[in-house]
Amino acid sequence: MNATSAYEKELGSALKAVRLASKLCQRVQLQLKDGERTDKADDSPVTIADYGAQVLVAWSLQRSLPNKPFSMVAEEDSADLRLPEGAPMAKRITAMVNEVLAEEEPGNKALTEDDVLALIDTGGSEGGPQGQHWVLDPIDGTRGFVGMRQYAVCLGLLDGGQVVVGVLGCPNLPTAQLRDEDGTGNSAEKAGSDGIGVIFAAQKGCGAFAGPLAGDVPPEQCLQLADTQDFSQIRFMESYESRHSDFDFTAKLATKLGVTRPPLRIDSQAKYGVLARADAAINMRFPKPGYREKIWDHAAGALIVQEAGAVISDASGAPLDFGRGRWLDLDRGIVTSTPAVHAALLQAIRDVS
Ligand SMILES: Nc1ncnc2c1ncn2[C@@H]1O[C@H](COP(=O)(O)O)[C@@H](OP(=O)(O)O)[C@H]1O
Ligand SMILES: [Mg+2]
Ligand SMILES: [Mg+2]
Ligand SMILES: [Mg+2]
Repeated sequence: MNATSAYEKELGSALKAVRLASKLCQRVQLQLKDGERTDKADDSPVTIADYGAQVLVAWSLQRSLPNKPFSMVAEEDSADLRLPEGAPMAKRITAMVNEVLAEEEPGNKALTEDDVLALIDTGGSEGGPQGQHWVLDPIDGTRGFVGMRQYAVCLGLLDGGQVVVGVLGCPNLPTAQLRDEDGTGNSAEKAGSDGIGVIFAAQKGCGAFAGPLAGDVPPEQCLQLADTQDFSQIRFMESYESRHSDFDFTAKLATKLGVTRPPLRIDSQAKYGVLARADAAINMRFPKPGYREKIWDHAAGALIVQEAGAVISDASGAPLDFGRGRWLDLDRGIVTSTPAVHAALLQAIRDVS
């Protein structure tokens, strides 16, 4: 094995796990009923698909890498499902997971509810700067998922505090470039049809790739950034959700830079994939002061954009450190762009602040 393919096996396992979990998400999104989502203590939504996807990723990774110690930093835990009022949801998750496994992985024993809860809780690792840890956001953009917009199944691998593998499954993302008028990327009802559903992947030092989410072919389209430095042509991205980022501030930055095209607002780390394939050149995120970013919201996407050649940093220009545990400690926000415009972006932040 040479240095450039050091994580080949892990990448293959991650692709398989993300594809399996994406199947469950697609199925649930088209039939989401009341009672299949709930609000967590921080007021954010979680659905049976968030939990189900976490179960399937943990199950799949453990099965394909049986001889490796398994550590995973993941968003969800089973605490609410173990409460009496969580029982119906736990039952639905178990049924849904088994339905997908029976179809996609026939010949395996059905999982019990205890198996399912235990698999969810394999995501409780603290991560950190030593050793290998998977980093999972089973559904990033749950609000987009519930709203029939974009979402992504996001899986990264940390080794020694660095992201070395990143995979994003984007079931609702068109394979063709997004146009200005595709702001919401609203194609949930077309998921799985021709031209909808993208998987992005990167291995540190080996470039970034994209391909169809359906099937099992490794993504082969090598990604390259938009190469324009002309701000009148450049498009920037931000969250679909104004509660997740300060749109007034990003509008001021855009004006300062001379960006005139409307922002592309889409949910989830699909934004990183879209930047890596040159649909847009800038991604900006400025949460409310006091909000702490989590590593699973950025790890996989950060590697994919960087392997495509982009620069990602906090608002002061410092790189993101994924080896500090479950959270990222950073200055104000996260800005990602082509190298040519990153310095101008940081200058604009200083000027407008
Ligand atoms: N007040 C807030 N400010 C910034 N980010 C927030 C937030 N509340 C939730 N988020 C994060 O924003 C993520 C979605 O990103 P985006 O805005 O790009 O779609 C959520 O991921 P989940 O959907 O996995 O919970 C959540 O972690
Ligand atoms: Mg969430
Ligand atoms: Mg998330
Ligand atoms: Mg999530």
